[in-house]
Amino acid sequence: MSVPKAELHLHIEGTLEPELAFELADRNRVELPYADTEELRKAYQFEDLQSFLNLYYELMAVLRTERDFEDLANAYLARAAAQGVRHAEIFFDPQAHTKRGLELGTVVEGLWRALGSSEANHGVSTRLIMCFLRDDSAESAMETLRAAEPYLDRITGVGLDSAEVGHPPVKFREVYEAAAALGLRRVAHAGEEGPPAYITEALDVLGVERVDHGLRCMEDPALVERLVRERVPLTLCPLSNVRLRTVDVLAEHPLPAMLDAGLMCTVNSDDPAYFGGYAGDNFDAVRQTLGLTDERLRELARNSFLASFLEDDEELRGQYLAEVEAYEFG
Ligand code: HPA
Ligand SMILES: [Zn+2]
Repeated sequence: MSVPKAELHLHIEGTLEPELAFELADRNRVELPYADTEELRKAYQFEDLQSFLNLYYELMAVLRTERDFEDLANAYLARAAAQGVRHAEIFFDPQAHTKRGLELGTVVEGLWRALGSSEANHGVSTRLIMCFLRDDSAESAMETLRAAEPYLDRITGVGLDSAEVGHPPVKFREVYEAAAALGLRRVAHAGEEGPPAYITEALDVLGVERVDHGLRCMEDPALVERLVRERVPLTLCPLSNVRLRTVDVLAEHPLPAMLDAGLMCTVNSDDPAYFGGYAGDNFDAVRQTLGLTDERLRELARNSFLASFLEDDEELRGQYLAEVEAYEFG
């Protein structure tokens, strides 16, 4: 669906389509343990978050040069634009690359070659959010933040991703304090596989302004009430939840109940190359399977811009919001 929307939960490494993975493997002479794209696609049967993460990190081996990151980001921006994405706040995982021996500058400069010209080339404004791997140490996260200081003109905020359970937000208290002191915006994955208490901790200890996923808040009515009262945006990813089995089937996704409860929900794609769809595909899926009305879909689109980090360009935000109100659902 091409309703104008902002994508707020998108891991750029999760946009690596099998065709591009093989192209980059050839270009960089990296051996992939799959014969072809068809065999690779067959590996996209996930049991849970960890089984996905194993493949996600494995395929990153093909990303080696600035040009690779530029090509990856341009491929995503073209696909996103075709599905109505007007603004994208893009996650990347610096540690997943630096631990393979890449320089942080290779990743940031490469992504920036695409992002810096994205408004002109794709009609999509962008922000970059650097995520810490929560299953790595807090020390490694702090070193990553320090290494990113030369690039802070290109990085809007910090996030927290990778294996959630057993790695509560509090582990990263000092890193988030340091990020705030540098003027960075703060978000974190919480309540995807982890308990509702991680959502509360992300708000109270890390000071996050948005919660990525936040799905499991529905198990705690007092938390739902708080999220509604404080208008905390949640970046939901419905197709991701089905593929990673945090919900059994899309028809049982709590999105309608969450909207009815008054939560500020947004719909996003997470890792679209792996989970079967980009932002517009996620909108299509919730419309068809959950029967959301056009006004509910408009609310989701509106929320995406309201929850975006466009404070430095309120004029652009206003323009996007006007596009949402003018959109005619077919
Ligand atoms: O859905 C996700 N959850 C946590 N970490 C991730 N890293 C990429 N995608 C994800
Ligand atoms: Zn995610």
